[in-house]
Amino acid sequence: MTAPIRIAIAGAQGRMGRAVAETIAADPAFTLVARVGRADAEVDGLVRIDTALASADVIIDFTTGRASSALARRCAARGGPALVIGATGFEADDLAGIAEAARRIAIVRSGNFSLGINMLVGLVARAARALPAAAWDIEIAEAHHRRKVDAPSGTALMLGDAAARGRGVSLAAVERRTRDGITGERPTGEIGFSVLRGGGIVGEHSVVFAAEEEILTLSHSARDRGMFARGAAAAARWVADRAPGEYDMQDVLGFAGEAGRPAGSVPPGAVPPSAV
Ligand SMILES: NC(=O)C1=CN([C@@H]2O[C@H](COP(=O)(O)OP(=O)(O)OC[C@H]3O[C@@H](n4cnc5c(N)ncnc54)[C@H](OP(=O)(O)O)[C@@H]3O)[C@@H](O)[C@H]2O)C=CC1
Ligand SMILES: O=C(O)C1=N[C@H](C(=O)O)C[C@H](O)C1
Repeated sequence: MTAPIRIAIAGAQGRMGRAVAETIAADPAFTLVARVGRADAEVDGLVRIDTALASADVIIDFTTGRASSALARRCAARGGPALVIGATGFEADDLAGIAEAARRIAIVRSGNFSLGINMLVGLVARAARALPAAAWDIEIAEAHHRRKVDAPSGTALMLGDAAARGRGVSLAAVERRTRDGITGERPTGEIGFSVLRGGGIVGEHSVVFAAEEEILTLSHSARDRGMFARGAAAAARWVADRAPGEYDMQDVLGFAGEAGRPAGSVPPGAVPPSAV
């Protein structure tokens, strides 16, 4: 029998931190060794980050983009533990910090750990590849609860990236994050984002392919945070003994090839979808 994987949670007092704790506690493959709060203090069953770093095989992080990047650098500086990053809302320098850290430790980062969204990523890339940009406009819409602090959502950006990849362009070159006032006509090839915030919406995402005479909509609706937590736990199991590198949920599930990523980028040992 193999020893349980030792998990620490960063952002433990948040919505996702609590959902992950429940998932980990219910699965004998894991043992929850540390919960870390924002104050980095030993109160309410929380421990300091240094204690968590010393005792865990994997840290699951649901804090903020900025805090995750700092944590990744800290893990890398001591050569571990591995990291699962679920936080969203990254600036370019946060992402650069994570990429640098992934030279020394294994990191799975995904804006969405659900099976459905990770399947949708491949479907979007495929549709974007097949439907010519000259006739088909791509728009991505997302809706979340009133407490969400970043926009567009990490998932919307993943879907935008998949659409851009399907079209063989970079998202940065074609994205339109806001429209207001006299915007002019929609440029061909643009990928637009729209955002709604309200109430307790867990997470709604749609990718609309709009032509003159028909509209194709691919959408996903999240009903409970438990499935994000189960996906993060599956990622933790997958990454625990992985070589250094930056991976995502497409790698964990073995979906990367379908999402149109370069051949050879799929590491072996994918988690079967039935495990998520
Ligand atoms: N990848 C995925 O599948 C999913 C990703 N998310 C993402 O996960 C993140 C967390 O979401 P959610 O749990 O709903 O948010 P919450 O605000 O409920 O939780 C975030 C937690 O992180 C803590 N925190 C904030 N800043 C820091 C910091 N600088 N250092 C340490 N801890 C910090 C917060 O503390 P305090 O309360 O004191 O502010 C809070 O406890 C978001 O970025 C969200 O978009 C959410 C769902 C699924
Ligand atoms: O903040 C949230 O709640 C969520 N955030 C993630 C995102 O930004 O896409 C994933 C999910 O949609 C819920």
